[in-house]
Amino acid sequence: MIFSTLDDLRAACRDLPAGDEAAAAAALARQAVLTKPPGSLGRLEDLAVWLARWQGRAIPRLDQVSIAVFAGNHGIAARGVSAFPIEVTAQMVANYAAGGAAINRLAETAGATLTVVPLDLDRPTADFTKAPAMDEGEFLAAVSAGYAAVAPDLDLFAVGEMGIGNTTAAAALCAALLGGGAARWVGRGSGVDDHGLSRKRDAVEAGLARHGAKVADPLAIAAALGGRELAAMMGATLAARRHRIPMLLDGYIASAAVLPLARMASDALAHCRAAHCSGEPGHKALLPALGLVPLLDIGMRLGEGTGAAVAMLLARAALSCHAGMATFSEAGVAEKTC
Ligand SMILES: Cc1cc2ncn([C@H]3O[C@H](COP(=O)(O)O)[C@@H](O)[C@H]3O)c2cc1C
Ligand SMILES: O=C(O)c1cccnc1
Repeated sequence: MIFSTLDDLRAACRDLPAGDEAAAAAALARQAVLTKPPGSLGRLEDLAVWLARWQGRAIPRLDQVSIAVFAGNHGIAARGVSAFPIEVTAQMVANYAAGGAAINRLAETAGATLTVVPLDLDRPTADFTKAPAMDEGEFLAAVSAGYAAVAPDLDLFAVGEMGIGNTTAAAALCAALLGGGAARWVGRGSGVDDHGLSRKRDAVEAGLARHGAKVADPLAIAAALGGRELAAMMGATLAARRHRIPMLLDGYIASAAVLPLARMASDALAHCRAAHCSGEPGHKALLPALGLVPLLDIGMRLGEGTGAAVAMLLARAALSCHAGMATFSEAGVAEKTC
């Protein structure tokens, strides 16, 4: 879908399709008769039922699993908010093509296809302390690119990102939409020192001072403080919801990217599970605001969709039990008596 106007995008956020409650109920009923004490597989049981609900299959499948990584460059990076130079974004895109990045290895391990979408890397967004990061046309083009990257028939999907400076954009979005000031949302990202950290806080405060008045309009805030890869992740998440594809959210940046979407429609993330809680401290505060409980908390703080790829292994474990275990009657095992 191509969004030509903000109103087109707003319209796509309305009347979102619900999950398939009959498939979810059938999956839940199956979980109750598999040869284990009820609930003993913990969140693996929830994962199986969630896959069933959004795939519309009592016994879901994980044949078409996909990760889309969006890459964008940020004008704010010129303010010394990252430990790495802006050239690293394009260099990492080349690394993805060569197969040498963490996400290449983890996507392969998870049995997921990897698509990388670079978004105008030679045209960084504007420095948000001086102007909106993107004008309306740039923002809508990025959201549309994200939407278009999602095939409608996937069994499981995740987004990831690459963009030097994007933890600053993520922190600014969170601070604008959730409050609490820069200190609550700014962390070290890819590893800035104390001076970098204070430049990062200053940048976020300056962005809030310049654009904070737009806070009533989540899309205006996303355009003013976000980035192309964040806008694309939002578009892809909306597409997954409209196609009823279950989706795993990656780390801090992916989660911040969908915050404006959650503001547009309170149940917009119903098809999502949070793959993990990032080591970036703002993520711990952001996930409850999105109504999400992370599956993993193992100190990952890379982005690229890597946390989501690891959580896909949990989804595969959940499905293996759900589809392959014997029931009490099949195995001749006596059921619970009290
Ligand atoms: C080599 C390298 C690979 C990465 N892969 C993901 N990120 C992560 O770090 C960046 C955000 O951190 P900051 O806001 O501090 O720039 C993003 O590109 C994110 O995906 C990387 C960063 C680097 C340096
Ligand atoms: O949580 C993330 O996604 C993250 C954290 C730090 C740096 N890059 C990504």
